[in-house]
Amino acid sequence: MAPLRVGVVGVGMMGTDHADRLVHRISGADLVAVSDPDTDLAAELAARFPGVRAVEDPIALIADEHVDAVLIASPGFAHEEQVLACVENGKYTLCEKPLTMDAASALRVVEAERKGGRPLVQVGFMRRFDPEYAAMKRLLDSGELGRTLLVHNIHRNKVVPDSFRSEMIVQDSLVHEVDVCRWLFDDEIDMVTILVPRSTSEAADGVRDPQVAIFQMAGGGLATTEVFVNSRIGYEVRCEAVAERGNITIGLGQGPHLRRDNHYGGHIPDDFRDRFGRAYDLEVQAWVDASRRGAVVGPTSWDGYAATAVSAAGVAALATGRPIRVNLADRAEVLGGAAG
Ligand SMILES: NC(=O)C1=CN([C@@H]2O[C@H](COP(=O)(O)OP(=O)(O)OC[C@H]3O[C@@H](n4cnc5c(N)ncnc54)[C@H](O)[C@@H]3O)[C@@H](O)[C@H]2O)C=CC1
Ligand SMILES: O=C1[C@@H](O)[C@H](O)[C@@H](O)[C@H](O)[C@H]1O
Repeated sequence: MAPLRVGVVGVGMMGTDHADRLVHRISGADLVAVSDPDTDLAAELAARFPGVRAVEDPIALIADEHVDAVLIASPGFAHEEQVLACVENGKYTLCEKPLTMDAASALRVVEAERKGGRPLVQVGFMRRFDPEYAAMKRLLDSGELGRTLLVHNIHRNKVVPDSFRSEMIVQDSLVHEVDVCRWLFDDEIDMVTILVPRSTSEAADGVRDPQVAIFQMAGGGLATTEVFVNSRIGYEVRCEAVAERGNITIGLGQGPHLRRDNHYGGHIPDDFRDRFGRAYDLEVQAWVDASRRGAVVGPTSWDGYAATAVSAAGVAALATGRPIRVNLADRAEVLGGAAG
């Protein structure tokens, strides 16, 4: 079977990381084109790999007949136009999270894909591909532990730029736990509450960091998440699922434990590229394999839409300190009975 010819749109931190993995660690795919408004950046990246073209206009890359599939790693505000162009051109798409920045535009993507008549879009919620999360999901789904009652998450970044405002903590960071909780419970989030303690003095002026989110699942489950993006410690993501007859914890980072010079301890990664490197590899490989056989796996456009609807409720919950109900379209009505 011919390799999948992939174009990457947006080659900043994540786009470069994905381009690198496509060239070095993914089988069955050829990176053929990259696009970024920073044309020097795109040209520099293209020059690193033989056979890769830099294309100025991302929409031209998407429409290019020599590109079979597109990995979108541009900022969230650019996703709607680019994913819609992928759907219009019948291109398999892996779109980094969030699918779009608001629920209305995410719903437009879901509807366009449905009108196109076949699923094309995978959303970059890579934690579903992380071996630890996947093992947790398998164990919960096996039913051995009974029903899942509670999920507790911790999500800490070492540092974010001052431009990363309070709402972005919800839309950009907490959105991963939104997806994780929907996936682990196999249920929609019905109500969101976000409470804030006093903020760390390490955060930019006016930024509410850390935040504690509470998700009430439609079927009665409950999830808590601490998101703390200026923790200064390193990158820490942990998750504990509490079921009727046992609980599972992941993310304890129990790699090599070193004892030296009167100290003991292990390594805390700097950021997500380290902690979730394997998850990104498995995510992109699953996308390539599925695209080559004409299928879509992993988080769907519906998952991307639902996460954006929860983020919108989260932003309102953050502003008011009150529980906010998630305003979600009727799934069966939108998908018309199609899987999503
Ligand atoms: N799955 C994950 O764990 C992570 C996902 N992300 C997501 O990846 C995406 C990119 O984030 P980063 O790489 O951190 O951002 P970045 O700012 O490092 O890179 C974004 C790149 O997109 C380019 N760009 C701007 N407008 C564009 C447009 N209209 N079309 C094409 N390219 C455009 C910029 O010039 C820049 O090179 C975002 O959606 C972000 O939420 C980011 C970090 C981790
Ligand atoms: O997606 C990501 C970033 O955009 C976000 O800013 C971080 O908080 C997350 O941990 C990372 O996975």
